[in-house]
Amino acid sequence: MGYNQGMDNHPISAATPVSDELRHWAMEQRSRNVDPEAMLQALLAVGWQTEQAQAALGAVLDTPPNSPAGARPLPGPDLSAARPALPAADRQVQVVVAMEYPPLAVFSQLLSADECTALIAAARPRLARSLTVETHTGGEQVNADRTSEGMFFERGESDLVRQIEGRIAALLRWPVDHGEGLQVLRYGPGAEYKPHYDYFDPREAGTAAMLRRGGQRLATLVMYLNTPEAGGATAFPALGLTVTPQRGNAVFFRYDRPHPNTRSLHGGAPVLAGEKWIATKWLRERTFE
Ligand SMILES: O=C(O)CCC(=O)C(=O)O
Ligand SMILES: [Fe+2]
Repeated sequence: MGYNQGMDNHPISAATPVSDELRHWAMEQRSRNVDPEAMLQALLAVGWQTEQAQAALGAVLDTPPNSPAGARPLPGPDLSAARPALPAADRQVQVVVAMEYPPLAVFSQLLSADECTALIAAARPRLARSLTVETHTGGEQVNADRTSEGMFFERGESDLVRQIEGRIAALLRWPVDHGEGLQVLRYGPGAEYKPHYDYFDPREAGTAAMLRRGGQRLATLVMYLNTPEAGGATAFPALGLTVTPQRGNAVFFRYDRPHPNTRSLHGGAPVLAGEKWIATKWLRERTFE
């Protein structure tokens, strides 16, 4: 029962008793992107008092009632009907596994072998040692936790990039202009990306500068451009989940708030043999210019 485990990190106030039934219902609604306001109306319709309903939903969703964050329905792939494949502009993408909370899905055949090869070829001459955001200033720095090499494509910079971005936008129901440019990373033998969160930490001074361009990061899509011989899985320590890199596959996960309670901690485990190539698309709250 994933949602029960997940709730371990969401202390429910003693003043707001919440039944397992309500908790399950609200988490399921949230995983379907149902707006909290619509959840509130549904509870009122079956006889709840406004104050109790707001408090119970606030406790379960762990956002204060009526807060802007709690009121914002988030986009994401439509996993509600347990379909084996989802339409994604120019192709169907297979859903291999889906998780309710955090919203997470593994897709197969998102990219063709030719597209993976072409992305690697276009990225290779532009690789540089990966930087991470310098959280104190909003600048960038070389980081020992991230021993990959990487580059960013401009959004829409080539036919290939534009086609892939259109496919991702349709699959994830996330506007193209809310996405950062694709980032390609290459990990050689031994290289890794230690567990981290992709959102900008609100406690860090540099975050305000990052948020001015496109708002928060709300979700990540990691696409595998090759199949490493050994190692290199994407690991989610808080979920006990590892996703094995397979060429053309991808893992999507969403974090509704910039908070560890989203259990979106993840990292790229060390490559043990061969190399690992990925393309990452980060999805923003607003238009990313
Ligand atoms: O290498 C991986 O599997 C994870 C990459 C990652 O965390 C990122 O690009 O933000
Ligand atoms: Fe990441």
